[in-house]
Amino acid sequence: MQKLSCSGWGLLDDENIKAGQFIIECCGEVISFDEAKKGSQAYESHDLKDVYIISMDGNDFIDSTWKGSFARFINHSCNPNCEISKWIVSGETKVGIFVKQDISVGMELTYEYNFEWYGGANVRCLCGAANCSLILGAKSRRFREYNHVWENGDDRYIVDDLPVYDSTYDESTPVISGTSGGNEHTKILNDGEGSTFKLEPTNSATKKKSQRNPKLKDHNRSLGASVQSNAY
Ligand SMILES: C[S@@+](CC[C@H](N)C(=O)[O-])C[C@H]1O[C@@H](n2cnc3c(N)ncnc32)[C@H](O)[C@@H]1O
Repeated sequence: MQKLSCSGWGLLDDENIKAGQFIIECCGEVISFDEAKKGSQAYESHDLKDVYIISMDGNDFIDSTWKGSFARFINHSCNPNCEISKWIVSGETKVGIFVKQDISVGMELTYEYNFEWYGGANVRCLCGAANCSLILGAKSRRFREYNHVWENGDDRYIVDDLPVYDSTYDESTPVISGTSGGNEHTKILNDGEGSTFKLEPTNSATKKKSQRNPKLKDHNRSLGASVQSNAY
């Protein structure tokens, strides 16, 4: 995992990977459309502008904002080297990231966020691809219906005004900062197996735990997505 200049944290490949290979499962809290909508609005109203809610089929969503796998650090590209896909394991539908083309060590892993939920805000895409659609999730099914464009006061990720990261939080790798101008910090609590983690706000101008959407905080869902079919 590495902090990148413009899109926050990203996931880099640490071995040569062949096209078609499975990389990682997308995990998080499985929530409904209503919960995703409320959760996204709550995150946004608390200035948490990096959103980690994936829309599976418009009805089921995986929210990896606070709990999930390292898949939640994979950034979007309009010309990605990975793809997101669903598959059935023992009757349960899972969501994973697969490599589209051979990748060598050190390359950033990316996939298209066309199925992501962005909670009401349009986020400027900084992938730099020639075919860039300029806004994350622009092709997603619910994009036009539920998203709005940030206008006045939206200084997020403007090239001249990149998010400021507090170096205090760089001293150990298990600490990441959010991208809301450096005032949202979260700490990775690894599960000991290195595959999943839990995020918790740390101090500074961080939002308190009690400020999170209580509905999302309190409901007790397990890791791993259970969704159906293969069509997003
Ligand atoms: C699933 S997270 C990816 C990890 C994130 N970069 C981080 O620092 O935690 C998705 C968020 O990353 C940012 N992001 C990912 N890809 C991006 C891109 N191509 N351009 C701008 N922001 C991007 C957006 O804020 C998005 O809501």
